Amino acid sequence: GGARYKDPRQPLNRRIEDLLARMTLAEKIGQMSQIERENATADVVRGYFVGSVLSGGGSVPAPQAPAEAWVEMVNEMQRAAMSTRLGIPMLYGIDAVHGHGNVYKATVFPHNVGLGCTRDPELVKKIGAATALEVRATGIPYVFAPCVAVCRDPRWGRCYESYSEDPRVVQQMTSSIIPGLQGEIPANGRRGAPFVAGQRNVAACSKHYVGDGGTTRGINENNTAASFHELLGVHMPPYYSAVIQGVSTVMVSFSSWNGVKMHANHFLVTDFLKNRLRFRGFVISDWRGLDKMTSPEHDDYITSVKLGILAAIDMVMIPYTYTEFIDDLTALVRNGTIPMSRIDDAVRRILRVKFTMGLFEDPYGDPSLAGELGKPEHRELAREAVRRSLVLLKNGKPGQKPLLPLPKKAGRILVAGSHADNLGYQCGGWTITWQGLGGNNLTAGTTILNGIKRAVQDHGTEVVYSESPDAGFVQRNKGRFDYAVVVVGEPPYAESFGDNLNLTIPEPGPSVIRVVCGGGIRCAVVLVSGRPLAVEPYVGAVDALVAAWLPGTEGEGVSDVLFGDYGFTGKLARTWFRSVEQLPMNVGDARYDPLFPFGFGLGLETQ
Ligand SMILES: OC[C@@H]1[C@@H](O)[C@H](O)[C@@H](O)c2nc(-c3ccccc3)cn21
Repeated sequence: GGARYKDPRQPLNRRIEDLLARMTLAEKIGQMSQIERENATADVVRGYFVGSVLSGGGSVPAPQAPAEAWVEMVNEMQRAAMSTRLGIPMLYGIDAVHGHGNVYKATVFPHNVGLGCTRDPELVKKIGAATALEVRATGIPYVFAPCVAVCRDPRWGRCYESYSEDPRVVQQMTSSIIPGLQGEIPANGRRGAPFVAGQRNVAACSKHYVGDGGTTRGINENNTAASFHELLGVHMPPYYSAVIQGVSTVMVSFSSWNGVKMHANHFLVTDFLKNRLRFRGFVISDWRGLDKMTSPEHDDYITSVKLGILAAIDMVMIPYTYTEFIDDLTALVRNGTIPMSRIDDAVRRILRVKFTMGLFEDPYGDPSLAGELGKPEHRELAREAVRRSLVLLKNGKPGQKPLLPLPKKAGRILVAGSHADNLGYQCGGWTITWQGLGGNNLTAGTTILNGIKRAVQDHGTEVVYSESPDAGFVQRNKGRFDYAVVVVGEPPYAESFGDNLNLTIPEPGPSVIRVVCGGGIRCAVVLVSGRPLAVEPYVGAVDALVAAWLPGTEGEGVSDVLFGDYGFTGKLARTWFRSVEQLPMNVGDARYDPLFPFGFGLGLETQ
């Protein structure tokens, strides 16, 4: 029969060693190369023995491509990989960070900032499982998720990708989402080794190692100044959890620790993660992480390749200059700068993941899973997650009865604000495109406004929607509205585009709050944002204030709770500052004077 490595009954290490022994240097370096799908033709995948392909944010086979088109694209690349001499399957990866956000009509779950407020690990595990099914529906077996950053400063553009400022909350969610995505390690199974249960699960990637959420003033990709003790106490704990849960891969951070780029950090990647924590999966770079080691970028690429590979990155998200990467790494091995033992360690780790997840046995996407994409059960789960993520910050002015839960039976109500009827805004970044979009045509979902309309539709209540009502309108009509719901917040953003030093509510939000809430109509303000914003100036004027974070496609989860079908159970997983001058300010700090403290969240009197 065929070669030993092709026999799934052989012990894992026998398969790895048998295959490794057969591989040429070109085939080994090919396995370490991840390229972007735009340049992944069959000839390139085959000719360079490419081991992995990715979709960058928003990189899709076609606009609004259905699941079938994704499966066909992935399978075409896979056929090329399987046609190589040794037939090593390629691994396709994508950022499914709040559901399969790149894919049209996928279920978009709340971003991590909201999930942290649920404090519900079982819910998060189910979200992982549902996400895995929707990713597999497109023929993809690997996701660059979860982000396990411990965001310590909301000025960071990626703070919404972090479950919490508290490492224990991040650990709790990490320990749930990973078995959700990858499947649970059996009771008698080996913990701490890469694990993927089967073809309805995906390989996961805990990112970005390490300290990505601790940079100075939250400046993305910048420096995290911290003692080793602080790094271990604040930013490292989620990686203990991730390794124990059998995470298959770890992505290195663009950021630096005390001035040393993480992509060149041998002590943290090799000595600590691989040797101390005994991580046995593979370490992957971030996008052009080697190029970005220098300033200017790509300044001395071969040296960056040397430093990155020796630090012990195993797979490089190149993603375009693959010939240069392959040539440079080949030269570095040939001239003895990089020992073959380092290459073999990288390839062993990559093969361990591919064998463990059954990629050799099942290299192709399963078209029968297409129905999993955006299916009702997943949307119901997402709707429940939205409900559980909402945090009630204020309900009723002093001496007045609470405004929430809103009565469904009311003569006429006003819904206002930029985020009331905007599916793209409520999804945030990493949705359909890298940066996210505005409007209601980007994918399938329900806006907060439509959720409100559905909630009151059988109660004879008239809903008047005005995105930005002017003072005159309010004055002329103030006696005619029983109450108003004002939905405002941040537009979508991703990565450095979200870095923000003032954290004010972007206009026209404040104006709409002033005009409506200051105009004599009782108002509930719903804030759609990736993080706490400066709200102190408005709190007094509003009757109720709800943090909705970035809820995703299932906007009915917001109206479910506004109208009391469900109670408010969310608890802040991030300190809500009074002013940005206080930042960074986290639970446990000596100086702690928040507007709303970590763990805060009101319930409904009627709960
Ligand atoms: O999408 C792949 C990875 C993702 O997993 C990482 O979390 C994230 O840091 C990231 N930034 C880019 C990226 C950044 C700038 C331009 C183009 C792409 C690509 N990626």
